[in-house]
Amino acid sequence: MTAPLVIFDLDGTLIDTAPDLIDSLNHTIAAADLAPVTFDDLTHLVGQGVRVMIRRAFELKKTPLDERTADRLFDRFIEHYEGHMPGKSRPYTGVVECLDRLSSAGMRLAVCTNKAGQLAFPLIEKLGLADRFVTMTCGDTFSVRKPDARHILGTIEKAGGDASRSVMIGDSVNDILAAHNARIPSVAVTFGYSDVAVETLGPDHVIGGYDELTTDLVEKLMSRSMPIAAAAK
Ligand SMILES: O=C(O)COP(=O)(O)O
Ligand SMILES: [Mg+2]
Repeated sequence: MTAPLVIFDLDGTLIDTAPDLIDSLNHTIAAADLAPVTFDDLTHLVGQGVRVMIRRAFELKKTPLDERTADRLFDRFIEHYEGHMPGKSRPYTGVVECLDRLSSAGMRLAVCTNKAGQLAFPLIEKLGLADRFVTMTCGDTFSVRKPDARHILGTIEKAGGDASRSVMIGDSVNDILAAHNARIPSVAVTFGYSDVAVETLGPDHVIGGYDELTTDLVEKLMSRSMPIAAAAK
């Protein structure tokens, strides 16, 4: 049987990147005289990559944004974020132990993030996590991204996994919806950047900490997913 594949979202799930996203975003929008955003604002802005985050910040501040300025500000964000990585970003409590536990049980691990590859790869590298994942796909790996099912299905294919033996762990609507669209079970974490209570997103399970992400839970969720995945074929 194919080894189980546990697919993690990055921002707000594996790594607490919010302080650096906020710093770089505020540095970026200050160039257009916009007032700084807060953590609560970020939960509405993050999830679809840097370009969308900047656009949403302008919408939040009720300020128009033309394409040329958007391009310039995108470059400004990337330069600032790349220049400070890993900054204050750290894996959430229990992440490393959890990855150890799942790997030791023969499970394979992957990352499926909407963050641009240019930022996501060096970030997990600098945090010493890169070797733990068989693959990482980013917001610009395919022509589509979460919540499109093809982002998850493409990740599973690259990892040599099987949709009926895969589980998605995430913090936002994009993750839970993408898992639903790909017909794989999902686990929502409560400590990430969702702007609504994750229970309302319809995940198969909710965890408040990584000690709750056990091999038993993964196995249980996968066994439940099989009839759905089989029916989809
Ligand atoms: O950076 C983003 O906007 C989203 O990243 P995530 O998919 O890892 O949460
Ligand atoms: Mg996330």
